[in-house]
Amino acid sequence: MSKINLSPKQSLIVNLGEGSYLIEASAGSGKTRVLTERVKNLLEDNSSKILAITFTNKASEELKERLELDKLKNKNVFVGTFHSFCQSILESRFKLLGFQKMPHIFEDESDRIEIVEEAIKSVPYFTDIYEGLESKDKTGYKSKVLSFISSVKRELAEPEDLITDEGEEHLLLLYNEYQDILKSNNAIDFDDLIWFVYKLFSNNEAVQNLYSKSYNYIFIDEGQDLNKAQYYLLKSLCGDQIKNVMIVGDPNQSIYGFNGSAPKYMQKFFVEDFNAQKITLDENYRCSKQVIDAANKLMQLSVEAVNYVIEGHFEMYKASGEKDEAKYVVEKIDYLINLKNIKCLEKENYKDIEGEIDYSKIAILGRNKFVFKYIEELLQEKNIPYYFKSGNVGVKFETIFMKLFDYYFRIKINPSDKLHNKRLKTLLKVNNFENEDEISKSKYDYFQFIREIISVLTEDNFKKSLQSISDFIKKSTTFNDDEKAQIHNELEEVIELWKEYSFNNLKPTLTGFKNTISLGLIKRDLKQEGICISTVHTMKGQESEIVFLVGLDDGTFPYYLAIQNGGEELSQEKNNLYVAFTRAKRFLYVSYPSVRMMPWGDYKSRIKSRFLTDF
Ligand SMILES: Nc1ncnc2c1ncn2[C@@H]1O[C@H](COP(=O)(O)OP(=O)(O)OP(=O)(O)O)[C@@H](O)[C@H]1O
Repeated sequence: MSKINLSPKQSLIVNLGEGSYLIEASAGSGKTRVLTERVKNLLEDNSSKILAITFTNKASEELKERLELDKLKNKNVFVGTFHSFCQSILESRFKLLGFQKMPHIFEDESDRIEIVEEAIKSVPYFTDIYEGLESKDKTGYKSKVLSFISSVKRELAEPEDLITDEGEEHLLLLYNEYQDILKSNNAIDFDDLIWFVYKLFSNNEAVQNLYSKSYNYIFIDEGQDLNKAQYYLLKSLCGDQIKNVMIVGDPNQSIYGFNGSAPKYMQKFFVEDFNAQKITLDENYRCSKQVIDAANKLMQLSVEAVNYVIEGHFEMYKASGEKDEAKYVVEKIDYLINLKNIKCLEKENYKDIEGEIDYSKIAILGRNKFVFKYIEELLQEKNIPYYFKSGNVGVKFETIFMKLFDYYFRIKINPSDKLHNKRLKTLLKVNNFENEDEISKSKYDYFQFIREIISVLTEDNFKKSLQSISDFIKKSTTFNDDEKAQIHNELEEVIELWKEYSFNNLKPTLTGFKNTISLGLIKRDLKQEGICISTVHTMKGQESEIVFLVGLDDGTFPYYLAIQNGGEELSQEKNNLYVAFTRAKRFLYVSYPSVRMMPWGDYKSRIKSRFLTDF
């Protein structure tokens, strides 16, 4: 195992004795690195049983890689997200929670929306009110119901307790309907995963005991992102048995308040409940001096620029408009790429950037995805390669063929899934998709072929069956070449995912495969070449040599609603900007347009983000 040079403060943390610790540290201070090294050390002792929880699949993949799990003799370690940890428990304990079969995860927001619509329609009184609403208000109403349902689960609350305004009692009824519909589909949503396992631990001492005996060390990365359900899940898992818990986090990077996350769970609750010792790590190993200075100025911090800190560059640009901002970014990119292996950038003493500057070392970040419109157009015009970074999502199919495949596959492995059953009928425009006569009249008569293949699909013939679909597509005269290529790519993706899933699971099952995809736990590494374009939320925990941070006009960053609501919401926007700044290792270019085109076509003048007034 390769050893790295840790700073004295870092190595102190890595070598701490038994007990619970809160490592509160700033961005780029090596929190994840310290956590990894400590886990590595502990694993050298065969009696260590470790649970390491991260917040994103990407972070757990990175942790697994850094731990070189495949080379370890001691395999008593589970690295994953809260959701994957809970899924693994649910897979063997679902009966204790009242399910006859392992429930399926309805991962897509559109699934949740459809269930809410069904819940509304199940009560004639609501249906009348709902149907009378304008389309925009219907969307708003559904979001309100969904957010209420999520809050109940994330806050571990009784639904009644969350009714604050008079006249909101209808939410209780819709909550119950929503849960009943999910259950009748033998399905759960993301929030349920944590909620059910928390309930399992709280109500079943024997199971709680079994799991708390399975680990003697627990680690949580990005602890500022804990919400109530996650924190209490941790607490109930530990019970009286697990005393060695380390949480690493940075309160200034708390940006998921809208999901119920808050730094108080690590800073206050954890410290009190676990009698945890707090250790601060105020160094930065990621960023150049200029980036650290800018981040310190933004947050009024005094993070140390450690001795060997690299040189870099910070620059801010006021563009005349969005097109000018795009031009600025793309011209700068051209300039940097042409410098190639730079020895200096404007100043003589800038060191060489590690290796040659190429597109893969550049990221363009923004508060939301709408700020990239003109930049994307210009990148396309100039043939500059780029890709959009995707978050924690499962696989989405675009072709009708694969949508039909997906729906029917879900129904086959979960016959209770009425939601996708309905979607399948709607897509096929039939009443009964098992009726051959109806299918042959359907526009998509190739569904008959999909049905035959899926009817006999098993874990043993999965790959072969999918390959036979591929052959069918190749020979088919129904599709043009572009459609064939697209279906082929989507099929290949499923085959690759299956290969990975069945390689990693001793007893692969079709249900396990589907749920693993839903959680985004397996994902084919699509070729991501060129410049990375991402929202700040998706880029959290990651870094890039050169960062362009665009759309820093007030109203866009901070977002206008946060300005209206103020308070915690606005301070989370500032944290988000801090996260954005500290993703840059070397060069950080910040820009904003003085004029922005509104969606309805007129132009509005903009001023620089309120967070940048001192810059
Ligand atoms: N002692 C060290 N020597 C050299 N590089 C280090 C050291 N510690 C950390 N790094 C590097 O600094 C960068 C930041 O480390 P890491 O991702 O662990 O920080 P973090 O505190 O988790 O960051 P953030 O919270 O901002 O995502 C990484 O590139 C890491 O390899």
